[in-house]
Amino acid sequence: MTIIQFPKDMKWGTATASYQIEGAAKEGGRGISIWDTFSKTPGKVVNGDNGDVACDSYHRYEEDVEMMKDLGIDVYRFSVAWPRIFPDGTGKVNQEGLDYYHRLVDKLLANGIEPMCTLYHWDLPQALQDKGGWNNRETIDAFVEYATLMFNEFSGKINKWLTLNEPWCISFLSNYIGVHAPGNQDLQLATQISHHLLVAHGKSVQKFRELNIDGEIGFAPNTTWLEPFSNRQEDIDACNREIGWYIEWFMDPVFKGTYPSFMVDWFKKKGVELVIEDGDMEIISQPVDFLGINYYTGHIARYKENEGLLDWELVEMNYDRTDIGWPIFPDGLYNVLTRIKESYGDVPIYITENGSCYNDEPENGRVHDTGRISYLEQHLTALSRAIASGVNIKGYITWSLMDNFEWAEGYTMRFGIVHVNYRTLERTKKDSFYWYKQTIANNWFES
Ligand SMILES: CCOCCOc1ccc(-c2cn(C[C@@H]3NC[C@@H](O)[C@H]3O)nn2)cc1
Repeated sequence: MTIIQFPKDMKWGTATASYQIEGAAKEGGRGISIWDTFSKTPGKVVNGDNGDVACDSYHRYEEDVEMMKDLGIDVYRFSVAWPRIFPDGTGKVNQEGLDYYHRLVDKLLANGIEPMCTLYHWDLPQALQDKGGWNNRETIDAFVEYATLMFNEFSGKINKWLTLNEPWCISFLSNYIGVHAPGNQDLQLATQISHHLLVAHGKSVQKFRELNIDGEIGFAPNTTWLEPFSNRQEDIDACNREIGWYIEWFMDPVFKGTYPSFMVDWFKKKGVELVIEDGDMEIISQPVDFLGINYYTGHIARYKENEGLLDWELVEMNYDRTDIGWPIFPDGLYNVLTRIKESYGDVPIYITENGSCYNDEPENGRVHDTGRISYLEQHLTALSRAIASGVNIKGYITWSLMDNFEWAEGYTMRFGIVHVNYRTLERTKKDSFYWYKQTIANNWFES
């Protein structure tokens, strides 16, 4: 057996997001979001599930924080529902919305848990979508108005901020692939949206600095890894295009002030003309204090001419998979992190999402999610390798604290270390909860 030990200042946490756990969709003055609209559009979400009730954390947040206290975490990553603060996206502020997040943050602080706030985790006010959403540059200004209000309101209580969660999902998954809200399928639109998102990120970081807010700010791109099937250059290049779509497309502008030319050229071949206004790249490349990295899975792939957007195909190998079908690929986490260090230097990194889908149900009051424990062991081992290789890892935040609304999969896919009975809303700590609790207490685990 091997002891996997972590640095003494390692921070441990759990993550959730507003639309996925809060419920109370028509309470507390909340406005409509694009996910309310999308989830109620027939065929978009499995079983027609939606976030009207979810885990009812809007009402049960105290119980949830008490579970986190028992878990012994240092940091809780949650997101704020923009439509709770600005029901119409801009203009009139909803005090009941602010009051809810004050109650949550005060409960966290009273229990010695640091709040890490994601400003945008996909629940755009529908009122803004009705005016073009992220394709309309006015939404950038609306986001800065919302961020400014939150910075001023919670300065001194919240010291870790993330502007955007997974801009690749917000832009390409939601506006090119189209499986998430608002469900467009237009590469030009999606690519322009990815640019507007980065401008919104940069402008809100600029505002954070101007207001001289105490604390740190970053953003949380999602990543993936494709291992070339062979050492043929065409396979290597194909994998680098997919990885570049997730990593360099979003991180080069922030850390280098330019888009990666190999991706710009590829998108140009696909007919994309990115409209960049004077000053945009300077705004985008505002220095951040830390980087959030979300990683779930990787694949083996090879070049295939005219296949999909980036000319590659999966090579199905007999790897183990989680219940959502994603391969268990821990080396991908190591490869992503070392690639980021090589490209962008010593930027402090929190793993802001890593976790697995296992749909085990309670038996006699216990949930024996052995698969999730194995996934955590493998990925924390990969993380310890990255740390040993000099990657500046500040913390690990697992997705998710509890089972919740998994977007287009609805409630059929469970990512929590706490089981949720969606009929009774009863929470049941899974075996992985107790494993993670012990790992946090020790700051090591035996693999
Ligand atoms: C039909 C073609 O499909 C192409 C890929 O489709 C997807 C779908 C989903 C994801 C996905 C889901 N998650 C987990 C979430 N991260 C944020 C948090 O809210 C979690 O719920 N990460 N990535 C990626 C790709």
